[in-house]
Amino acid sequence: MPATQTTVIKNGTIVTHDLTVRADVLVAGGVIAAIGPNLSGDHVIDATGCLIMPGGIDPHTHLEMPFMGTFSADDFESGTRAALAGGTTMVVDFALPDPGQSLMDALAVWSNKSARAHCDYSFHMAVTWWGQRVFDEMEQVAAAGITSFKHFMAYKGSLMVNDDEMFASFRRIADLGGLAMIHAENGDIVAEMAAKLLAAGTTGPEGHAYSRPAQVEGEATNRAIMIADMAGVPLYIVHTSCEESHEAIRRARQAGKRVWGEPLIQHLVLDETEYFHPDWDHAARRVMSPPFRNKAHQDSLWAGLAAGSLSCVATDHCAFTTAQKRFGLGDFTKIPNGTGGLEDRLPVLWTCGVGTGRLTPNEFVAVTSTNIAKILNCYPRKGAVAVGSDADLIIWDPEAEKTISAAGHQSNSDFNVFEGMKVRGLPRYTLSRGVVAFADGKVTAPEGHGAFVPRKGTTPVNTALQAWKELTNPRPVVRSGLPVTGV
Ligand SMILES: NC(=O)NCCC(=O)O
Ligand SMILES: [Zn+2]
Ligand SMILES: [Zn+2]
Repeated sequence: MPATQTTVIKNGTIVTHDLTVRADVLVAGGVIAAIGPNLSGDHVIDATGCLIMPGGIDPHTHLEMPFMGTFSADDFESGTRAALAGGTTMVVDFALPDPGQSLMDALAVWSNKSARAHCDYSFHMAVTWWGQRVFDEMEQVAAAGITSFKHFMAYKGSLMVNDDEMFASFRRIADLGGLAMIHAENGDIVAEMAAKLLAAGTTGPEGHAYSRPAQVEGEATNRAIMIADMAGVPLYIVHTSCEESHEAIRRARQAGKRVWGEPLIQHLVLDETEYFHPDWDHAARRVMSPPFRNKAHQDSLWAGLAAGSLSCVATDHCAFTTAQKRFGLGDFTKIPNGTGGLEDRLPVLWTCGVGTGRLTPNEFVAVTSTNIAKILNCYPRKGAVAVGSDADLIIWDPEAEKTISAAGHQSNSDFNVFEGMKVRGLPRYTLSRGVVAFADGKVTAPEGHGAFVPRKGTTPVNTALQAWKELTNPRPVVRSGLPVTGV
């Protein structure tokens, strides 16, 4: 379709994070040009029976990630194809410097990989080591539009950073007006427990779950919140999987701290019994960190999404093949950590959330798109159905059904952790900047269509937090005179 031509979406109901309204949507030049009744355009998309929602934003993916001696199986080509097929129009991936590597070099590597993307993308920068060079380069990274910095409190010996390094990094992020992010698990305890389990003969995937109980996540979450508070920086906790971590986030938010929690769709619907499956492959395919939890933890996460104490639903898409998972035969610590979900996040959340009454359609939009765009400072360009916003839209058929299977999915992985799940609610069309990117079960946006979305730092939340920290800073007591000694 020539760039000058317009498209109108007719007969649908617009659902945003805060309203539900019947109206047409006119798209011109890749953005939303008008919203209202009886609009006309060069092309018509019929949304009869459908909802028109902002495209999903996945704030947490690992495409072609070098990890645990291999690379995650989906790259930006297959990963973003999966995203569009599931109604996600933007992914945010992690640039991951090797310890000692320049941040800008890592960014160049990720920019190169992302050239194949079918949908829009942005990056977070991982802080995997600390030194003057990292401190200096963080400013350049932020100037390049990457204002969120991730720290791993786990993966001892590879990605993990210590508290003093985190504190130094958090203070730097505060000065840059950015967002600190955390993988919260106590890596020292995990490493000790894993070694003990292996020595005692627990070598299978269940050892992965035993070595990473909820307490180690809760402790690390509390620690990260304290460090962020001392540094005066907003904090985003990735893959919040348990009540202990959720409780810490809830308490921090109640105390006025700027903290957000991100459950994954996997943790919301899959539980720890998967690790006790008699088939080694079945269990190993589900190894990820943190591991799946029990029903009580799942209830806590669902409640947090409804109550607003948890803000976003992500995937942490880090897919591996069965052959890769088998690197850990005989030693669960060598099973590559990670699972996929990019294509399934929205249909599964709609089915298990909206379909059960645990979420409203508006809350669904908030946690899959709008809240994420706001926290990551790309709203309302992304995450909105509003005049001037990018026309990243899903035409969502709430009655459409399918059974999830690796046989038909877009991912390069040979399995799907949601295999056999029947979902109701699927995208009929996905639009990326006005281009029909998914229709009739096929991804139609070409490879390379995706564009980088730069994000500025210094959100209103940063500004408010800085002002409050300045006001409440410790100050010396001004005394009129000192006591005279020796009297
Ligand atoms: N989550 C996981 O197991 N793999 C991806 C890397 C990470 O986010 O920790
Ligand atoms: Zn992680
Ligand atoms: Zn991750």
